[in-house]
Amino acid sequence: MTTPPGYPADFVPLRTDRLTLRPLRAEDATALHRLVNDWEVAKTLARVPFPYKRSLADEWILSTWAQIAAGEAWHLAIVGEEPGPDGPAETLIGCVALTLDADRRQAELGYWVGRRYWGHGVATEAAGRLCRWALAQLEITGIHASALRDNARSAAVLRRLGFRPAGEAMQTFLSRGAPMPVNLFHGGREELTGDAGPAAGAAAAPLAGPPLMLVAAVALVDADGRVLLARRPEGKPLAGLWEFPGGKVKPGETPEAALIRELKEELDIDVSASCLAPFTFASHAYEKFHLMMPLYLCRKWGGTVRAVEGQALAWVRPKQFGGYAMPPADRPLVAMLQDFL
Ligand SMILES: Nc1nc2c([nH]c(=O)n2[C@H]2C[C@H](O)[C@@H](COP(=O)(O)OP(=O)(O)OP(=O)(O)O)O2)c(=O)[nH]1
Repeated sequence: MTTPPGYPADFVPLRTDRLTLRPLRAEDATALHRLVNDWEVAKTLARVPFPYKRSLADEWILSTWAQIAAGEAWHLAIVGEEPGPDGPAETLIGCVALTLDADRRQAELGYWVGRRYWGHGVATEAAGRLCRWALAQLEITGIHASALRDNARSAAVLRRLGFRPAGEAMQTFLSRGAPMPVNLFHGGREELTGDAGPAAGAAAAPLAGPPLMLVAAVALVDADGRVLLARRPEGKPLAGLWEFPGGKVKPGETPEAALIRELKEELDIDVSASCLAPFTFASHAYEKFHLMMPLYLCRKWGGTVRAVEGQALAWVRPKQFGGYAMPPADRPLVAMLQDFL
């Protein structure tokens, strides 16, 4: 494909088992027009007039590129593959979008799927992928959405994704030419990414209460007194939050051995047990497990820190921890490090 000026070629498409979510292309306009200029689709969308003129599709596609470039909204084509005369061919199925609120702490989710693709779980698969990506990559804490009061199909999609009802409102629908009653929905990080568990690697469940999970973590401190934080990647619980490097202690491992292994695997550095000074610990009740996390201090290691798994890393002065959203278990640790360092 040739990329015309303004096309957000840097955006790496998001993939699911069946779908690809990528910026819209100019050549999508014909299919987009055909799918949206359908009363059954248009009547559920607040910002789409009906009938939907062909020229609007071109204009709208161009406007989505500028919004992605500005980091304000991600309107993505949902594409799949269908058998064609020359083998499988890419087909536009619908669109999914996230638009940041003015304060950039929340985003609004929207989506539509062409009528002939209804009933296959496309909206759930595409919107779930985009929500999880956004919670891991953007500094947002939650996502909201709305569905027409009589659009049970859309409400079911939102519920399946973990959204919870958040009231009712009237919203203007261009296609209807009038304000319509909508149900509002909201999802936070935990609801939408299942971040409170499951506790893979957790110890066997005791008779009562959630299982205990032992995780070893370290504050690596450099010569300037800065501490290394790593951003939890998409797909992991608590994605997008900044944490101390470390990981679960495997059966038969000591916390020190687990840390030495994790630091090699994740950061490609060599640490010896004698350089891991026990500092404090976190004991925190997550919904599905209880976290027990010794935190060590380490000022000496071999090699140069490198993000082996592509995770974002930051060397942060303790005073500046406030600028990095961290898991709830880490809050008391942060205060202690600030006092100590
Ligand atoms: N490493 C680390 N984990 C933390 C911190 N705070 C906090 O709540 N946790 C929680 C998040 C996870 O539920 C758990 C660590 O599990 P993990 O999934 O990252 O462990 P791992 O690296 O062994 O991962 P995996 O191989 O199982 O994917 O501890 C922290 O500061 N550092």
